[in-house]
Amino acid sequence: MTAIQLKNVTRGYGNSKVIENMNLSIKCGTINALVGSSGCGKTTMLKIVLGRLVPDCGEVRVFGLEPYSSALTVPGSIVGYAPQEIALYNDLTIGETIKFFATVHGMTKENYKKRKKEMVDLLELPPMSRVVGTLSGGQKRRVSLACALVHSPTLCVLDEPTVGLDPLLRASVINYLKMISESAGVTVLITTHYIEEAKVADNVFLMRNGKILEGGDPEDLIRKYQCDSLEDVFLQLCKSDNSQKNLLAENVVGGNSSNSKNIDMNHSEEIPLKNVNLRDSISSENQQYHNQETPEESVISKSRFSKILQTILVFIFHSWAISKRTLIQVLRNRLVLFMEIFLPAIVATIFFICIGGIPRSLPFCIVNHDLGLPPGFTPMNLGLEMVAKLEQSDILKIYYYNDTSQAIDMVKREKAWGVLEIPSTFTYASILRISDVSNQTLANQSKVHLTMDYTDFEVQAMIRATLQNAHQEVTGKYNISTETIYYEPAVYGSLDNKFLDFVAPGIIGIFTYAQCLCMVGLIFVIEKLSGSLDRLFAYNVSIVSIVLGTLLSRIFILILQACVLIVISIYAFEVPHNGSVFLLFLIIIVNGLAGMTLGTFISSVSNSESSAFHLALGCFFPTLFISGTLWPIKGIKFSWLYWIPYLAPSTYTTIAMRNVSLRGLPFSDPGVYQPFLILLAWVVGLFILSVISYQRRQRNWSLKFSNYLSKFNIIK
Ligand SMILES: Nc1ncnc2c1ncn2[C@@H]1O[C@H](COP(=O)(O)OP(=O)(O)OP(=O)(O)O)[C@@H](O)[C@H]1O
Repeated sequence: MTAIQLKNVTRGYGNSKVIENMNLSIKCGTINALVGSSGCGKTTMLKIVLGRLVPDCGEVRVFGLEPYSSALTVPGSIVGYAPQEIALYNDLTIGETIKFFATVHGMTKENYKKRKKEMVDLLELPPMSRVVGTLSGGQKRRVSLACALVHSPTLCVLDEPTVGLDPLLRASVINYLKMISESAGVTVLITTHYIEEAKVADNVFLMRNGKILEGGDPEDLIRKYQCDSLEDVFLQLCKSDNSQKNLLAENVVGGNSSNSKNIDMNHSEEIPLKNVNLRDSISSENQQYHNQETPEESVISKSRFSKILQTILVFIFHSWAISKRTLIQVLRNRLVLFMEIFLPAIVATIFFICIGGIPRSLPFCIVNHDLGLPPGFTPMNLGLEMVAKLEQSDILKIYYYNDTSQAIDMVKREKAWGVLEIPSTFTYASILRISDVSNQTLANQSKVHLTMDYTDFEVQAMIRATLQNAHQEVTGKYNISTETIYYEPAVYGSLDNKFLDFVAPGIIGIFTYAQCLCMVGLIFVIEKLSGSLDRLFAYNVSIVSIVLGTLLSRIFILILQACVLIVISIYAFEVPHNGSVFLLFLIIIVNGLAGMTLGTFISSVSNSESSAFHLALGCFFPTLFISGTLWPIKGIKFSWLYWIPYLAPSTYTTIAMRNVSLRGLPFSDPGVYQPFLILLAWVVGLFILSVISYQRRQRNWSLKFSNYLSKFNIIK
């Protein structure tokens, strides 16, 4: 019975072909070793068998079925996959790691315990309580193997499983694989650099430059090529391959390409690609095991469950396992957990302390020439009164000068922000204006003169407001008021609203959004690059359950984050909040979810941590500036760009939070429920996009997209 069959399979990355026209047939219950130099395409071939890579052309059958065509073959619990990378979770203990994979495969408690003991004995695993991150390379490799074998798979696909193992352990792993292939009919496909190790395999496939030069029983090959060892056979085949290539090249150069003969020495036994019954190919013991253990099979055997129900159950089961695992990871690292919960609140605290406060003791010069009212009138000097008012303000630190040019010199030397010159006629002209408002000369004589350094917008606005207030208070006292607007009670907010009140709601949202975006993006990129995702995909754990499981566990942190943030901002820093605190909490949660799903999407299109980092930054900073958080949207320079902010989820967070916090609107108000629902739609949309992007990656679309971006040095 054929376990794996490849027919004319070709696969490349970008423009370079890695596997070329490969034909291969592997029988059930055999050990097969792919041997070849580094970069010859062994891992690529394994990924094709597992359905992780789709061939550019040719056909792949595993137990007679195309990968992903059925829950009974690959990917699924039928496979035991150990990727070349260690692909483990550094924060988990060995016990938790093996248990996680046992849970993914739906193993019963008893069977898990039995198999775990077998794995400990076989692989001489360190104590189960050891944290994976603290293990040596060889120990990690052994744990990785235990994870691949714990569920007694029918097809073991092991990418360089013996790297880093001592010779004794290597021999015992190979013996174990031999034992399970003989006694339980397990098919084993391994890649190895150790050519001697391949000798114990039933079949060895000697690979070079994406082609199988020769394949078959090692002893038969040694005999066939009349060599002393398999290594010599390989050398001979490589030389022959080289001379074939040279001949071909000469023929091409000599314009004799039509005579070039086919140098493919592939194992091209023609076997019809028909579907075979998987159950026939699995030994009875294994079949029994799988009936007990895999969620897919156990549900199928109970025919009362429909296929949809089965999929949902497996999905829930996987999501739960992943959620549990992620939560353990989160709780294990106390410092990271602390930072995750408190970071947005810490950043908010720093923000509230440093931003929006009223500046104090700004150096300011006054040149008061006011002579007051002439003799004969009631003694009065408005200039002195105004200076006294300014003295009372914390904002200014006043320096007195008699000479205006000396005072201005202070501003030029950056020792003061401005100079207020009060003319000698200030009081007299101001009083006379009460009865002669239209007199232009009196108007000019009653004006104070301000000379300033206007470079700091906030400072100059603050000084002007302080002067204005002092002027109005003094003149208002004598009914010389220049106020023309009567301020009725506010509809929303108050005249005292400060810059901080305007930015605070959006800022609270932005911090959570950024933290969730970066953290989840990083988690997924690390899992992707470490091969952990590949391992899960090989077991048919869908990306939907992986993303959902991860998000579910992270909601726990998000809730704590939101609570701390609300307490800090509303109760500690008294940021104005006139609406429902629960509504604010809900908006922060959905906003955090938007960050998480965007992080997931970014991870799906990133091929390295640095590309994910740059994409995350590239999403965050524009969002900060365009979302209307720091500046009104209508303040954007070009009115034809007003629609841009509405492309960012954070804009809706800011709108909704401002409407709840500053205006105190309820959920039923369109100003709250509309942005809230749009934010929710963003979460769902980004979730779907991430899932599609990860699935497309299997078809290598996003890789092409990344390659395209890297061409323009956008990502490396
Ligand atoms: N994602 C990828 N994008 C571009 N090129 C890739 C990618 N993965 C592998 N390659 C290239 O394909 C070729 C074959 O890689 P593969 O990992 O299959 O080799 P291998 O035989 O398993 O090597 P090793 O024994 O070192 O693991 C290599 O040249 C590698 O650089």
